[in-house]
Amino acid sequence: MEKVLSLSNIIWRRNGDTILDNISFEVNPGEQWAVLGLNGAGKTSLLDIIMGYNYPTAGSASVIGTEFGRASLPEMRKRIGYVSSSLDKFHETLNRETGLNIILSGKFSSFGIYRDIDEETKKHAEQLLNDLNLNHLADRTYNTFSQGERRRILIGRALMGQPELLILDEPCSGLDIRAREDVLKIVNRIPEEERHLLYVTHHIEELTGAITHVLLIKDGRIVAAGPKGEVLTGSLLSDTYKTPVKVYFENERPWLVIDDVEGNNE
Ligand SMILES: Nc1ncnc2c1ncn2[C@@H]1O[C@H](COP(=O)(O)OP(=O)(O)OP(=O)(O)O)[C@@H](O)[C@H]1O
Repeated sequence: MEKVLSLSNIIWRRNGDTILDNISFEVNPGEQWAVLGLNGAGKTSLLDIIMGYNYPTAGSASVIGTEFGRASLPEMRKRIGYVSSSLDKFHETLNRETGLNIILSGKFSSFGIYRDIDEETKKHAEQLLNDLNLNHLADRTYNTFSQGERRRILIGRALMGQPELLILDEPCSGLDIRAREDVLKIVNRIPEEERHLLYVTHHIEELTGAITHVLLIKDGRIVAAGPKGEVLTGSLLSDTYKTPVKVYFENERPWLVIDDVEGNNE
């Protein structure tokens, strides 16, 4: 079966700085990945390579069967869903739209355009609202939604395009603990046979059961990439975060504590 993602020896340089240094990693069908790393480690730069917004200085990339340089990026992007807190800049355009219309707009990969919507498309959007427990937002406008509701409706919108790869870039940033769990419930339901997640976060406790694999990045290089249980170790995370940490699992979710090596808390 074709790889979901395959990056081979990717190098990306800007103004003499090597931002991504020899990145190779693959996502196989059925794997759901999280990406962890400090501020400035290169996570967004990597996502921009995957989306074709940045062109690698060297190396090759193939995303959902599309090899860069050979295919139409707009066509490829239609098969990828992307939700990021940087989409906040679109709030102005979204404010007067209802939840249902925002979900529907996912079909057309643009905000605010509703061409002739057939009955089947509308039913699909309503089903999605129902599956995500967002029915109460169908007829309300975006400006009345809470932060958590906004993130959930934008994830719903991305799912409307039936993406093969859904990239969630810090979807829980700025949310309180309850809103975050609501978003994570949705995230947990996303993986399906033909749908894959790439989940970027600063908080390992967001790596719920849906996530099977983890990529750790430090200073533009891969520290480790592999099954969640093998990668989420104190020593690999201490290296990635340049901070001594320990990991423990509770209800199959990982949590991080600072490893107080000097006993300063005593
Ligand atoms: N276009 C650019 N030109 C020069 N430097 C850049 C460019 N884009 C990113 N960088 C630098 O590359 C490094 C990696 O940035 P990137 O945004 O990928 O990090 P990140 O891991 O996403 O960080 P954060 O967690 O803060 O979002 C940073 O040092 C940043 O300043």
